Amino acid sequence: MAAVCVFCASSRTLDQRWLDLATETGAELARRGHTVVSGGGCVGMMGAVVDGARAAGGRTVGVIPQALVDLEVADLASDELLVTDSMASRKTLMIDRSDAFLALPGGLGTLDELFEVWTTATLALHAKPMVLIDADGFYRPLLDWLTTLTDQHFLKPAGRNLLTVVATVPEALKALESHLP
Ligand SMILES: C/C(=C\CNc1ncnc2c1ncn2[C@@H]1O[C@H](COP(=O)(O)O)[C@@H](O)[C@H]1O)CO
Repeated sequence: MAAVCVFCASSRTLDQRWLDLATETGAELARRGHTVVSGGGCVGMMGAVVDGARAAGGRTVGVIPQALVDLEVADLASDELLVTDSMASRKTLMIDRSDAFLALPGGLGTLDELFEVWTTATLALHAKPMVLIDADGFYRPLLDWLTTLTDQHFLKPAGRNLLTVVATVPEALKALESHLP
């Protein structure tokens, strides 16, 4: 059992399929006994992940900066809700409190969080597993561009390979669990 940090969209105007993906992710993590660590908001896919986890009997930990408590609707139903004084300290605390990271489709915030954990892993500042769910090819253009960066020697294959890319939630859980100590 691990604390798995889920990065995903906060947008309130998404297709239902993305919300369903987030609900399935939270529920599957909970069913397998993992704690969900999240950005501590109830909006968009972030809210669907924690709702899915709790509906399946799981434990959730939310980490939210004071400035976003109203904007992202702080998840008061969390088993633990940690309120930070800045965006940077939120990210640090989410990383510290987690054993592994799972990224779903999202916007700039999700990309920022994913690249923070990925770049710090390339610097060997942590060795926690990172999995990206490329559902419906959402991340394909980004992944193709990262392949170009690797081909042109801007990115080392070893760094690229620190991120495991899968297409579905069951594959993500399998990949995460195979990398956990
Ligand atoms: C100020 C700092 C970083 C700025 N960027 C962000 N860092 C961390 N988390 C962020 C950032 N911007 C938005 N977020 C959060 O990501 C979640 C998903 O957002 P999305 O845009 O819908 O994908 C959401 O909770 C945002 O608050 C210093 O490090």
